[in-house]
Amino acid sequence: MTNKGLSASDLTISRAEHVLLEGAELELAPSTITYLYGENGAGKTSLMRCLSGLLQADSGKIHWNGQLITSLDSDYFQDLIFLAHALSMKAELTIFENLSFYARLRGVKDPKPLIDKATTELGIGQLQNRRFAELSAGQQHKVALCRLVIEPAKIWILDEPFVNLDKGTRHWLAELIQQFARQGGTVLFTSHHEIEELAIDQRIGIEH
Ligand SMILES: Nc1ncnc2c1ncn2[C@@H]1O[C@H](COP(=O)(O)OP(=O)(O)OP(=O)(O)O)[C@@H](O)[C@H]1O
Repeated sequence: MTNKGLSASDLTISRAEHVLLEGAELELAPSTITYLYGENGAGKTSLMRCLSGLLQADSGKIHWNGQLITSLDSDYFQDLIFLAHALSMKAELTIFENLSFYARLRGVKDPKPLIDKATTELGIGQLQNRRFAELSAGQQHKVALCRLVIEPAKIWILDEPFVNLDKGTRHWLAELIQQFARQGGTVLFTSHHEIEELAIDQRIGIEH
């Protein structure tokens, strides 16, 4: 069956009685990269959390591949990687243990070759046995990015994935995103500035 992508209709989201989005319509097709922009506090993260099924919208419907995400339960989470600001890693576990955990959740039986590949490409291969808490902020961010290489998925929702990356890593991530989209993946990402390395198919702005 052809993947129909992610869509939202008549979506209204408010936080603390402040309406962030009202009756929004959204179409994120497979093989496309969508750039979500807006000022601080506009509601980008809130929208991403709703689209990831982590935050309840006030009203509206969100469909993944033609089905309501609320009816898909864990099937949707098997297709989705949501990379949030909070990197969702266990501070006391090593890089290898954290990434193995995520890989195994997705049914990757032998994650070591993929973990080796991703960490080597990002220059943190020699730190695999270092506890996450002992890494610099940039190294921690790179560990989270490794998930994109290690876990099979069909949709990536990425909250400021390019923030504070050095030039080499920015190129690496832009190429990875383009490759994922070329292979049929759906991508939504936020950033406070345009990423010149990335060919963007759709731009969505949220206003205050
Ligand atoms: N857990 C929460 N409870 C109540 N209000 C919240 C919560 N999280 C965010 N908000 C409010 O919702 C609004 C939108 O926040 P959100 O994080 O979605 O914006 P954003 O566009 O991602 O901002 P930034 O660019 O600064 O990350 C803000 O006014 C914020 O104060």
